[in-house]
Amino acid sequence: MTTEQTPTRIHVGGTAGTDPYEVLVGRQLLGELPGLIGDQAKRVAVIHPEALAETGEALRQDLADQGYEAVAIQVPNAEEAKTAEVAAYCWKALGQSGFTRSDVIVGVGGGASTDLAGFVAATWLRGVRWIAVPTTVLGMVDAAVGGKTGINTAEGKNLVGAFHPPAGVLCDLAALDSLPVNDYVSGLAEIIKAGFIADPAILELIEADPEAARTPAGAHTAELIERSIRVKAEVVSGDLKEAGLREILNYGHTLAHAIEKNERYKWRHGAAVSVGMHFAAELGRLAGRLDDATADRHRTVLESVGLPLTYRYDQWPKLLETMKVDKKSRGDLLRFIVLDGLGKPTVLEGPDPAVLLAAFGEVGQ
Ligand SMILES: NC(=O)c1ccc[n+]([C@@H]2O[C@H](COP(=O)([O-])OP(=O)(O)OC[C@H]3O[C@@H](n4cnc5c(N)ncnc54)[C@H](O)[C@@H]3O)[C@@H](O)[C@H]2O)c1
Ligand SMILES: O=C(O)C(=O)C[C@@H](O)[C@H](O)[C@H](O)COP(=O)(O)O
Ligand SMILES: [Zn+2]
Repeated sequence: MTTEQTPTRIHVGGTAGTDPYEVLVGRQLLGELPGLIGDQAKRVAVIHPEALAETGEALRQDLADQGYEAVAIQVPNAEEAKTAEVAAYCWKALGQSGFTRSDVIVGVGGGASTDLAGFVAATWLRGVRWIAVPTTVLGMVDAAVGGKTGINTAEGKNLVGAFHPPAGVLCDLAALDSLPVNDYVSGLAEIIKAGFIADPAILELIEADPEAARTPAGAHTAELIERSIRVKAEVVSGDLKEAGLREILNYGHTLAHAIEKNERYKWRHGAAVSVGMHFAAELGRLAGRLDDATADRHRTVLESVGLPLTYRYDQWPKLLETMKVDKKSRGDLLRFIVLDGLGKPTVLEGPDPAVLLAAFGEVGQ
């Protein structure tokens, strides 16, 4: 467990020819940055969202004081950063500062910012090193770990991207103090996901005091974050490129991504994942895989922290069309992650359309 002085270090194995790296969880971790940047780099680009303008500039100044040619690249907040136009803006800034293959990108911010920064790193000169400094719960427990980088298109969520793991991830828990409560709670959806697919102790910690789980001052904040990172680290260490096992991290995401597209990316990802997990639980139940108690537990735990469970019923035809191009689909075959029981994720292939509709009937309003 992390203390004020000693950060927790979680190892992520290198697979598919990539290097291993560590996720650090603690406080005042920025002293770790130069070691991660390494002595080959002359230039560092700090990509940060508008909301973190001061942090981005302070980091740039700090790196400049240490002798790097440091530039800050400010991008829009949230999903507005995950576009081809914003990626092109970043490429332009890198080109204008003479960024070479030995230089390093630091992505600071929530999952949207680090997804974009990682994508820019993956594509610039066909790949430069990058470091993730997640500043949201969701970024720390999920987005910054595992090397999935990307942007959205009008046709769907994360449709353009690359697997490009960071050289390191620095989770400074102090960053969470300024996070609006809705964004904090949105991140709990991915923590709860980790609980259902792999680590039920997470659910017990939240159920013991859901109000405390909603704030960074909660007694179990560090433990919830670290447990979730360990779930993600273990999965991606075995299957970086989602050949199989990694698909379990997509629990709830088939419907979630369709909702996000339907809302033109104005919904927070975690809120959509919450509705998506409720749907996946009902699908698992109706497909005869999941017991009633575990399916019902989805509703109670998600609702207890203030996450949404429902979505507009009349949108089903559009959502179904979007789900057909989910990355887990193969040809015309729709594939969902469901649970065979608590902590037992599995793939449900080509469910009966009537069962899908019935599951959505439990979610739609
Ligand atoms: N790559 C992956 O494996 C992976 C995993 C999960 C989610 N994601 C992606 O992550 C994104 C969602 O990330 P998110 O929930 O962190 O949202 P976000 O990145 O949109 O951040 C939410 C808002 O909080 C602001 N913000 C960030 N840190 C702050 C802080 N410390 N104080 C105040 N404001 C702050 C942001 O600028 C933004 O306006 C989605 O695009 C999702 O697809 C990626
Ligand atoms: O890391 C993964 O793999 C995940 O599926 C984690 C998800 O929480 C995350 O939202 C991811 O970006 C979804 O990936 P996608 O491939 O379905 O776009
Ligand atoms: Zn997600």
